[in-house]
Amino acid sequence: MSAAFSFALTATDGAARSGVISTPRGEIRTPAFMPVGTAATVKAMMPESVRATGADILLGNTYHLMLRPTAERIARLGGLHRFMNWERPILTDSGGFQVMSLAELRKLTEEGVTFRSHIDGSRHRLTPERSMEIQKLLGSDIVMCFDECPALPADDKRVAESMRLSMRWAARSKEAFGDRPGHALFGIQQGGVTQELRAESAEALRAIGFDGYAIGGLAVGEGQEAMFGVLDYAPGMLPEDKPRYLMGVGKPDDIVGAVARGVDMMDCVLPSRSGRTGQAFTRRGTVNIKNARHANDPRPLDEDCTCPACRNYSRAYLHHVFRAQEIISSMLLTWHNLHYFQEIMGGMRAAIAEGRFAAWQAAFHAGRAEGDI
Ligand SMILES: Nc1nc2cc3nc(NCCc4ccc(CCO)cc4)[nH]c3cc2c(=O)[nH]1
Repeated sequence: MSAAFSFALTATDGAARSGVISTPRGEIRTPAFMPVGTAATVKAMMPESVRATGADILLGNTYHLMLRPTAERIARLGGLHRFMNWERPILTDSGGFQVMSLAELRKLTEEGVTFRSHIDGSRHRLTPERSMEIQKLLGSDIVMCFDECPALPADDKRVAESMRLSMRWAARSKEAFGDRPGHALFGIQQGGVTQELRAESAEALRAIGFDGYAIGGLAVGEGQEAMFGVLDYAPGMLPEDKPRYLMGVGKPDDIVGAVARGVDMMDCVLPSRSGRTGQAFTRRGTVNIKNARHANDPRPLDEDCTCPACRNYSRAYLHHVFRAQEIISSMLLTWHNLHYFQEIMGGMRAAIAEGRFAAWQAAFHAGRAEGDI
């Protein structure tokens, strides 16, 4: 365990990188995928099961936890790690994105955002300063700047104004964060899909100085082609010796394409949320377990998978418990999906370290069906 926060790049292969982030609560192997634990739980998973899938870090959300049970209550109970029984690193998102996507009656000003809770309609306010205070109360190891992520479609003027507001909020976040050894503050690049705005944002963040740099404003409906178009240049705009975190991504092929373009960290609700809707990700494509064709199938989801769902259960069983809405259905499909996402990350880390990423990427795409299998 290191007393401080640091990042060591251990190998590169083309634009792809592998490394290790050291924190007082443990190491994070990069490229890393972070399961999402929005309300102090990775839904349908015990923390020890999340660890068993290979996760080194998970994500929490300021927005959800400030509303319920409140950051103050979690702090009184010893902080988020103790509260949810996860003693490894936690990264918390800062709330801005979730306010814009979940809250009602939002009002955005230079100061911050006021909104009504989507849970009980109560009034709340988030500012860079309050977001930093909440993330400190939670005790998160990696704190995200409070930013604004413009909804698409947005014209260049709107994207530019929003990005510049986020850069002013990044400075206020850094000021409010203060000096906290062992804890990291990540800046978030904005600028939509416009290269000049992305460059302006990267320069603004560099001038302020952060422990890591996120690429925000993507995975908001722009589509994979436009996202990869931004990732062809955006990671390279950020400091080479700091972690680069792509927020909210994604499907397996999004993740592989992002790592190929220099991204070190990602998070997405997809593996857990789709697990609960019966969608399983496998090497050969996606399986929609509720489809009748699986009702009599004695085979596992994926013959090559070593997760508990694939070792001990048939598609027929998974089909049955999903149709019967049995709780174990969410448990097994979520576990499988998180295990598979971590298998992808482990495969890429090894391939980059051994200089064979291109071959690994080609093998990943070969034999994957487009639609459901
Ligand atoms: N602070 C901050 N946080 C973000 C979170 C994000 N999350 C996304 N995308 C998630 C998209 C997403 C939503 C739901 C599902 C489940 C299947 O439908 C999958 C992906 N983009 C994001 C951008 C930002 C951002 O700029 N700033």
